[in-house]
Amino acid sequence: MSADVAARRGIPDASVARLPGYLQALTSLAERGISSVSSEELAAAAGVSSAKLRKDLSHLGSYGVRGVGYEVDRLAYEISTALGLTQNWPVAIVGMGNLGRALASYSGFETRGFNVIALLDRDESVVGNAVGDLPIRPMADLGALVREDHLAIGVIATPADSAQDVADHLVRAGVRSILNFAPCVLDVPADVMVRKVDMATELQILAFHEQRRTGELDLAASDDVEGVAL
Ligand SMILES: NC(=O)c1ccc[n+]([C@@H]2O[C@H](COP(=O)([O-])OP(=O)(O)OC[C@H]3O[C@@H](n4cnc5c(N)ncnc54)[C@H](O)[C@@H]3O)[C@@H](O)[C@H]2O)c1
Repeated sequence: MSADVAARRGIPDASVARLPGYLQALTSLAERGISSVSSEELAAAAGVSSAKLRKDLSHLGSYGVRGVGYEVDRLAYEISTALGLTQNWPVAIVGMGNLGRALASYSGFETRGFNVIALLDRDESVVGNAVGDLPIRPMADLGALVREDHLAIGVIATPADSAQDVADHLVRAGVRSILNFAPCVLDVPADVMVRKVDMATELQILAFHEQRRTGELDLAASDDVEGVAL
């Protein structure tokens, strides 16, 4: 799906990973009625350097106009096309516990290219309940969702010890793109793409930098103290 489209166009993975950020920045500029933007402004809005932004966009064949910059709508369309977002992708969330329900309740996916078309769980006591307008369906419905509703992306929001089983189930049903929230590594065929979201990992990276910063501050403070003593 999206990464495939980008890969076929020869866009490096690191650039693909930054495209959603550019698209988000462009969308908010468009909402504010801004029709053109310089590479410096767009780069600042997306939190990257303008050199990196220009390089990333050159992979799409977008170079902007000297002195004018980029047309906001046009660039948003080009990025959406590269990401495969000119159509909405049907998504199913598997695991309707705390996380699954929170994801299912979020209404913002649709404007960003994704329709959550189904919610699934193996627990018979929750199957039949609804989150918003969508009923929770049994896992046995996965095959029909792929065949009839063109389900493209499966989101795994089950405990880690069930995630491989769910991934196998998704793959057997014909799903080729999986977003995994469970803290585990999934074994899937080579043609299946898995992306992992792990808030704890992100927090650990922040903790590392926070610790380093605190260490530097402590060091600076002790230098000051030494300075005073001398
Ligand atoms: N990635 C993140 O940042 C992040 C943040 C919070 C939680 N998590 C992870 O999300 C997952 C879900 O957490 P939670 O608190 O919502 O759990 P939960 O226990 O509240 O819900 C899990 C749900 O998955 C269902 N389930 C279990 N095995 C299944 C299977 N084989 N097929 C279908 N459904 C199945 C259960 O019936 C239950 O409804 C956990 O792996 C947790 O570690 C990740």
